[in-house]
Amino acid sequence: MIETDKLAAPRLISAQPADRQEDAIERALRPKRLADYVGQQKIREQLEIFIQAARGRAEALDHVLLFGPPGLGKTTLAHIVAAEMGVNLRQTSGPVLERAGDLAALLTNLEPHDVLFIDEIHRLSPVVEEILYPALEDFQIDIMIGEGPAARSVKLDLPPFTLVGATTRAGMLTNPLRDRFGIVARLEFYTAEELGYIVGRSAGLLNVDIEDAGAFEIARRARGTPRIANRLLRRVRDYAEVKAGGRITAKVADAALTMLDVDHLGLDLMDRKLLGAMLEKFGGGPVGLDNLAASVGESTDTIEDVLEPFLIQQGYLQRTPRGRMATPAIWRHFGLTPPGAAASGELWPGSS
Ligand SMILES: Nc1ncnc2c1ncn2[C@@H]1O[C@H](COP(=O)(O)OP(=O)(O)OP(=O)(O)O)[C@@H](O)[C@H]1O
Ligand SMILES: [Mg+2]
Repeated sequence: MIETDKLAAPRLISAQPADRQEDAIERALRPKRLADYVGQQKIREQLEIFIQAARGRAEALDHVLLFGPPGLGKTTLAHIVAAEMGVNLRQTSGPVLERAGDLAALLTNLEPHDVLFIDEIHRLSPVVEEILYPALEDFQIDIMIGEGPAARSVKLDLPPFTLVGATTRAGMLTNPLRDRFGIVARLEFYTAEELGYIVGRSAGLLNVDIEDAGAFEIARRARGTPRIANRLLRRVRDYAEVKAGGRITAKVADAALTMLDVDHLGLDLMDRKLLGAMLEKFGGGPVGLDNLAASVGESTDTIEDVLEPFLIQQGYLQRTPRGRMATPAIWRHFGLTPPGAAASGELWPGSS
């Protein structure tokens, strides 16, 4: 009943960037200023105030931690922070910084008030993290000069700077690191309205002929994620050009997305495979993460970081102490009757 045999192609609605070409397109579509950044209203309001205050005092902005699922706009926001502060942004990532010296070199080359952006900050090695603590707190680092018995440690002063850290996994940050961020912002999935606006804006930049209803159809099937919305827009544009004279209406968008196997809830083959396994092999759960991962041939990381957050936020899947469980909504989406629903009328066994 649930098709899972077409999974060889790269996942259309993966929240990760697909390749370098997509990377380039993303950069072109990336809003440059806070005023162009759609959604995330709370974060935007807070940053606006903190940035204005820091600028008023001619100080570096406090360190900022951005966390949330892939494709929601963390990198975009880091660049915007630098632009609004009127400073340079240096970019690196946790896994790239292997040795203490790598980070020291970056830090000592910063100009006052610059933004250092560390992506995947939960993957910093412990030695690098050690260097970072005094740098964040006192704008100082200890470096070793010389080797062997002649080696000595020297304290270096750094210019005041702002660290912007991004992670999909706030839970994997060590406490001492997390405590050093003055501003902590959790990015939320976007509403269909917000994504509709983003699709419309991107269509304008890409010169795509689209009706509001067409933009909305793409938006509501984009898993609450701007990266996916922009990707679906480009695929639907292809379809419209070949099959519909280039204009994206709601009908054209629906036909294109159906052809691309993105269903009305925005679930793709991978989601359906995961949920299908839960329902068919595990009777809706509870099932442990490891079991579930093995049964669909995915890593537990992919399930936790990429697939689950949206499914949980939408109320299709629950994390319980005994494991993952499918909700009645998703049984019905697959045209099945949730166990016990008819008999007891209980919303969900064990949900209380
Ligand atoms: N608030 C927004 N308004 C408009 N477009 C956005 C917004 N947020 C993100 N985008 C678009 O989505 C794309 C992906 O965003 P971004 O690269 O910042 O995500 P990310 O959170 O850094 O993802 P990852 O976790 O994979 O690094 C961007 O190219 C941008 O075009
Ligand atoms: Mg990013």
